[in-house]
Amino acid sequence: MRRQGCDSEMNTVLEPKPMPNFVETDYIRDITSRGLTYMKAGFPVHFRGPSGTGKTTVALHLASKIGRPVVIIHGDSEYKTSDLIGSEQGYKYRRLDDNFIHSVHKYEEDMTKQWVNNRLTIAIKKGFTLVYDEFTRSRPEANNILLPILQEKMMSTSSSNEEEYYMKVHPEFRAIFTSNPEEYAGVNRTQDALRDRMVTMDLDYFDYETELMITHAKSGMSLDDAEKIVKIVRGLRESGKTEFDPTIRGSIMIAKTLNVLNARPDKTNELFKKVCQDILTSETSRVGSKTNQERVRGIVNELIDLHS
Ligand SMILES: Nc1ncnc2c1ncn2[C@@H]1O[C@H](COP(=O)(O)OP(=O)(O)OP(=O)(O)O)[C@@H](O)[C@H]1O
Repeated sequence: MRRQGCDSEMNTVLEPKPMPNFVETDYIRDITSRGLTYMKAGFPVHFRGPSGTGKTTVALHLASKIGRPVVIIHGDSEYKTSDLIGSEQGYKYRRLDDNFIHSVHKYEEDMTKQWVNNRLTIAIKKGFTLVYDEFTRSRPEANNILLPILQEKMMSTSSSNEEEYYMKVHPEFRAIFTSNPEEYAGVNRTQDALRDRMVTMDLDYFDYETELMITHAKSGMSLDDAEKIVKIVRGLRESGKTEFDPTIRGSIMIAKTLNVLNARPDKTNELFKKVCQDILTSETSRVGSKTNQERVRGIVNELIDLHS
């Protein structure tokens, strides 16, 4: 997607362009076409799944299919509602200093209040597609503003100007959400009321073909070599013995690193083994426990022997 224009630094609007290197397999086509159907029926779509299952990429792809400009918001625990919809701003002060009499400072007050739109309001007003990535990272109080938008197709802005107080949602406004349930623990669960108003599609790790095609497309590595790496990463995931599952990012990182080294995935290549161990232990053990790392190294070595 290309950047189309900015209402301000915060308000980037993207042109609905297909992404370069986007891989479309049956798996991806199935998710996209179901998602598009729900959107056409007027329902917001919510992609939910662990890290690295393609939520953001699929959400952006779906947004590009809708064909309207796209506005992206990334959930943030610091957000207040005003960060989403905007706020009233004004009361500009100008200080006039008298160069000759140092004690003279005069303030000129400009009393005009203005409603300054933020990303959500822009999408609602202009009928753009909103992609709200990791929306559960924002606090429920901030996200409450979405309820009347999705339900009554109305938004209250809290502007003191009567005409701006209620805003009608543009008929072409669409919303796509993503969230990672692993992050819900102790943080903000999806609010039931919000979840009731969207169709949630659970994404799991990619199927074999998709994982292979993405690794190949993102690294430029041959299909045969990419296949060896994907088998190692999937084998580690399926072992169920890691603290965190390795994701497609691990496959892409290994493939790209081998390209830089001009090396191939081959069990006789010690450097290849080290690269796999480094990348896969770092991806799967976040607290850095020695036992975990040793275990992962052992499984990776066995998988390298088996697949390369
Ligand atoms: N269809 C696709 N075509 C090409 N690359 C893809 C595709 N889907 C995902 N990817 C790549 O896979 C990786 C993970 O995808 P993505 O970031 O969308 O996952 P995610 O579930 O949103 O992860 P996280 O929760 O960690 O943000 C990225 O490098 C992304 O570019």
